[in-house]
Amino acid sequence: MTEYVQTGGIKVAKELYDFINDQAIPGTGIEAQDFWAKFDKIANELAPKNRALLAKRDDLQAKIDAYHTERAGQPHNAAEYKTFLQEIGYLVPEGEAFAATTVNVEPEIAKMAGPQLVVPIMNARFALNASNARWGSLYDALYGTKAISEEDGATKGPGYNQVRGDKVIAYARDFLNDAAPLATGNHADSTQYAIVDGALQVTLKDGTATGLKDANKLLGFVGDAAAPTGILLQNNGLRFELQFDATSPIGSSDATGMKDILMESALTTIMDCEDSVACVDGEDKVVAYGNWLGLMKGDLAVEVKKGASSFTRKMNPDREYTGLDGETFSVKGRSMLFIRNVGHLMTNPAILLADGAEVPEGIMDAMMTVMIAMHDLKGNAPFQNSTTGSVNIVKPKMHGPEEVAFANDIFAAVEDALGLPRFTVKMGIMDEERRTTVNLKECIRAAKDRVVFINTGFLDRTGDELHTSMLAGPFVPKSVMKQQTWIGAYEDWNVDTGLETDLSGRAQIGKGMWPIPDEMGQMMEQKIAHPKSGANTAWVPSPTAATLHAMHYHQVDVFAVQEGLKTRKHASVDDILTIPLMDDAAKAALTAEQIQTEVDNNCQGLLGYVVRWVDAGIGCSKVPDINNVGLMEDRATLRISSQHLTNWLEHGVCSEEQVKESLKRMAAIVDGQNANDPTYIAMAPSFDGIAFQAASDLIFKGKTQPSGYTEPLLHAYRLKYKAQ
Ligand SMILES: CC(=O)SCCNC(=O)CCNC(=O)[C@H](O)C(C)(C)COP(=O)(O)OP(=O)(O)OC[C@H]1O[C@@H](n2cnc3c(N)ncnc32)[C@H](O)[C@@H]1OP(=O)(O)O
Ligand SMILES: O=CC(=O)O
Ligand SMILES: [Mg+2]
Repeated sequence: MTEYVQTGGIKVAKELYDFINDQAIPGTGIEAQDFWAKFDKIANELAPKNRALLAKRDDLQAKIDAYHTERAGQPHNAAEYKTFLQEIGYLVPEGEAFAATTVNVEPEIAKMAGPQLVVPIMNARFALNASNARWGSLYDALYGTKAISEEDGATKGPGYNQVRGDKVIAYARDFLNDAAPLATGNHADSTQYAIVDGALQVTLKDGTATGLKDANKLLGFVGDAAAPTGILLQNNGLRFELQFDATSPIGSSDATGMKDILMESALTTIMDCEDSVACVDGEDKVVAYGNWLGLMKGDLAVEVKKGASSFTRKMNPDREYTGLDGETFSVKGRSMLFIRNVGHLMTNPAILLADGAEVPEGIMDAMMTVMIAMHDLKGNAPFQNSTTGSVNIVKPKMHGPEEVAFANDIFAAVEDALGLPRFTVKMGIMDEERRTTVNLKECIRAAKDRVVFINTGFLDRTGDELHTSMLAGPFVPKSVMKQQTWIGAYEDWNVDTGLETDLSGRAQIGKGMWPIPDEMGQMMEQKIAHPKSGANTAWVPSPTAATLHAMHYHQVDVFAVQEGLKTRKHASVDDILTIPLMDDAAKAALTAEQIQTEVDNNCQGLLGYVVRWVDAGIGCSKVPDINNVGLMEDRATLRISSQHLTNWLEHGVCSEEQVKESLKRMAAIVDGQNANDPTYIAMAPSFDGIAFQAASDLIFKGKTQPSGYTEPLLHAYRLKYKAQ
């Protein structure tokens, strides 16, 4: 049973109350009683509005469901459908042209282009690693992943393989030739790097000395100018450091002593309180807020054990260099941290309002995470996160402009409560719900003084596509969803609308996650499409992926691409509204085997994720699909697999018995995959555990889940598990 403390008109779970009063508030200049009194007022005043917005979602969905039910069996009439969406207020009129006016935006957000890492905030070890992922070893990222093939004897291990090492070095020298070409010759032929008269001098193996084709690419160095241990270069605004140590294992076999290239990698990181965590009550919120506090105070530390050795992981300091004028300067050693609050849907028993209802979790997140970030704003930490006096919040899962305006109101109320200047709190708008996509311009307008990013969260967006049109007909298989008209139009529309509202140079226009963490070779081939499409950032699942994806921003000058795109024809809302259904012929053409494979694949991913969420409180997992490819699974990918199964059941593509049989068969496989975890509770052969029940409900009760979200059931079952 949760023990609550009554303060004013609210009851706060004691562990949260104590954490806020004893750990979070001291040093912010805020007085605890005043903090709770103000929170009491904000939460009790804003909660009814929050509920009304959720009721509007339900009302619109009911109207859309009725529309499709009435027209069952009839051909889809796109023009009539669009008019209907306008009439019910789903698609709102677009106002006149405007430009976003956000000021005090971090340089990493406004002026630079590079990877964005996302990390579950409840995992301190990962969170610290993410903070430090601003800089990453190119040699390690290439050697340790499929970015370089194992062909021709270049296998990974065990031990150091010279053939693979040579491939890594050749790849890195090619990178240097592209990103920092020499006036003459090739970096592969270099024998020495030195700084002479404020310029880079590279000696080649034929004895000639050359320099950079563009001298401005050199920023500084570390150590002796004649024999530096580090040389800092830049390309497209992203930096990288050549590192030398002729006594190191790698440097000793390199003619120049080069041991690595340290790449500026995750310019920004999203500390995630949302899709990637299992955070269901006061106890969990203390873990999430506690890690955020450690990051904002700069004192977060964890003991990391690797094999027989262990070390303390802490936040990295800034990096110091000697400039070309002889003066020292530093560059940021850590990623600029956003915090992703939850959306407007969920409530949390961590705090109970005056009427006994659970607090809307988004309102709680806003107040707590901004107050905690005041340690950064006040300079309480040895390290600075924001250099512009801002708190950068990512706000997910909003449906349309009214909900963005509501988030704007929450942030303004929090600023007032905490005595912060208006627009201290910045907003990243996740474009991941259909009603936000189709009204994106008006959504941006609703936060035009705060917006610092728009991002195509295509995973939730796909889930919302499925749920919104659940009754319209059977959806295409998941595997071909990316080729459908709506999704290409959605991606382009997001960039076009960002450019139209003047986000270039002011805010990030971002693209979604690479959800196959081990397939770095494929990522290197495919994810260059993001900067090429005009996105100045895109999500990666790990620090290594950030280092590799950084290479793409060296290849593409995103701000130049954005300039070019400003004049293209704006993507069309009609295309976005094209529902990705199978027609009768496509449905008939599906073989029994294709259907079974789709069902099995969805069931396996779903079970593999849910069992760890419910039983172990792990909100983001790498789960093998039926082809044994590890996929990043989170609440958004779960939304897709569960809603897809619900849709196929609804339209008779598969049967209830088939899904139940698949769930049982896949549960046994998932049990096998977790066999090495001593704490794991097997689902087979009884199939009566909480996690299995949760997985079944997500599918069989999928039609009635709000917007198809997975959180309500996940939270309920996790709370049940914790109560045992
Ligand atoms: C739809 C959406 O909302 S997408 C956004 C939500 N998704 C995410 O945030 C994905 C975050 N990524 C992750 O959680 C993980 O990378 C997973 C679950 C996908 C894979 O995790 P694992 O199987 O443990 O990864 P793996 O074993 O390959 O690597 C672990 C190492 O990489 C590091 N690592 C992996 N992911 C991250 C990350 N996101 N941030 C920081 N470090 C990370 C770990 O710290 C660990 O290194 P360490 O031993 O030195 O501490
Ligand atoms: O949050 C991201 C998504 O794709 O969903
Ligand atoms: Mg999402």
